[in-house]
Amino acid sequence: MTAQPKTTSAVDASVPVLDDVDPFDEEVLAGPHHMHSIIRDAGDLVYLAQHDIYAVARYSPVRETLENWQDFSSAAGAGLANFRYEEPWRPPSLLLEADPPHHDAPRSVLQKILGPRRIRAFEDEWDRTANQLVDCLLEYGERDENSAVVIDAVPSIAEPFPLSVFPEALGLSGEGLDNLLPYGNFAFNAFGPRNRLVTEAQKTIGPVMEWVGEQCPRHALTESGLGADIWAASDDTDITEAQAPLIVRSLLTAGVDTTVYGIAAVLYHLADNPDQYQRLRDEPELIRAAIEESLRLESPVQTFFRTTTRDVPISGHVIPEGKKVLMFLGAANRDPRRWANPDEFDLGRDPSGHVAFGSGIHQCVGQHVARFEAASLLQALVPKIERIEFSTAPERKINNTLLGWKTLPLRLIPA
Ligand code: HEM
Ligand SMILES: O=C(O)c1ccc(-c2ccccn2)cc1
Repeated sequence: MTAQPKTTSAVDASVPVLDDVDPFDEEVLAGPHHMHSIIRDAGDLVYLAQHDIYAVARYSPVRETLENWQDFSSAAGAGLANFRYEEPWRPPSLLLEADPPHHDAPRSVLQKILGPRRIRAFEDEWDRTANQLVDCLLEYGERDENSAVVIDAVPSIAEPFPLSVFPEALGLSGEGLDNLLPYGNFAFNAFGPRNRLVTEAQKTIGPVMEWVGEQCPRHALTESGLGADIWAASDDTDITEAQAPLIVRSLLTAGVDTTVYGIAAVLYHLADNPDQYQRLRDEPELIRAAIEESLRLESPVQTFFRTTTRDVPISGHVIPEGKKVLMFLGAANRDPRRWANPDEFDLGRDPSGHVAFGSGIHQCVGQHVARFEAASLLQALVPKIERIEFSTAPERKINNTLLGWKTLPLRLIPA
């Protein structure tokens, strides 16, 4: 591993320098919105001196960076660590941390396997599971003096639902599934600097990483799951046998924690906007819009990086070659230059164009899984629950990349 060379090219003097903004400060991670407006107001492109990185937070430069894979590469890692100088903590993802042409085959294989048609085959089963979960809460959940069901929606809904549908769809045996959340949590922390969030988790992640590695071989997967489809693609030589387990690993990494955060985000915004929840009760066809609007407003995946492959001209500035560029998806999704009343949860708006799933060749290949899971849950919950309220204040979960809830104490008033 060669030491990272000192920056040879000086920062382009025209780029606004922000010395005191640290996106990975734990207080900022818990509430990033004020920092977002500082960076957006500073310009299309800024330089964050604390980490020697460039950053984009306005909607159009974020989209531009996401969609320009030639100048903004993923192959040096989607995190702060530059794989050209630093050993990745695990073999790089064949999708997330690859550029074309290496990215092409794994991407087209997963795109087919996770396409809406294939995922729609799980719909009835996911609807049944969602209804069972809601009925169980209504039947056995603790009631308050007004006979509302009082729950913490994170351990009661947002975590158990994805964990009960996705590993089975993937074809996991069922043993040790509780490794999936700490694994995802670590992987998303690892995109940030080596701060406390990473060093703390590193102490216990060994056995979890081992368990994940044991789920990827063909013999560990059921014959009818998505994992088997990935292995079948290696029979058809679309991908090699060596690539198949790494592509299964991608789904274990990105396929659970993200949806837990996504579902918690939807429930949070519905509790925070009782009038909008009532509208959803009257117009259930707005369920998919509610999911998209929650993704726009929350952006469970807040940030990740690219690395410049040359001196890149952008918005009248130049980013030197070999520099890390941080993309603030959450800030772009609340940019007043793109969205009217950006901080409002509004079922009446058209949320399409949000970048919660990214954009371009790396746009989330699991977005249909995420959407179907959330839709199954809401379609089960909305008809049976008259109102959702906060019972006490929710508590943020802290992660270098993900924004979400550690607790979501809710009162569910049955219909
Ligand atoms: C609410 C849930 C989710 C959110 C917000 C989300 C967000 C994202 C984003 C922003 C990217 C782009 C990363 C980049 O451009 O570097 C991405 C890529 C990816 N996501 Fe998701 N994701 C979610 C759920 C899922 C699920 C359920 C799966 C798997 C079943 C998944 C698998 C992937 C994979 C494999 C990639 C890499 C795609 C590529 O590089 O071509 N994600 N996701
Ligand atoms: O292929 C993998 O292992 C993998 C794929 C995607 C992600 C990811 C990163 C940032 C934002 C959303 N998803 C992480 C890992």
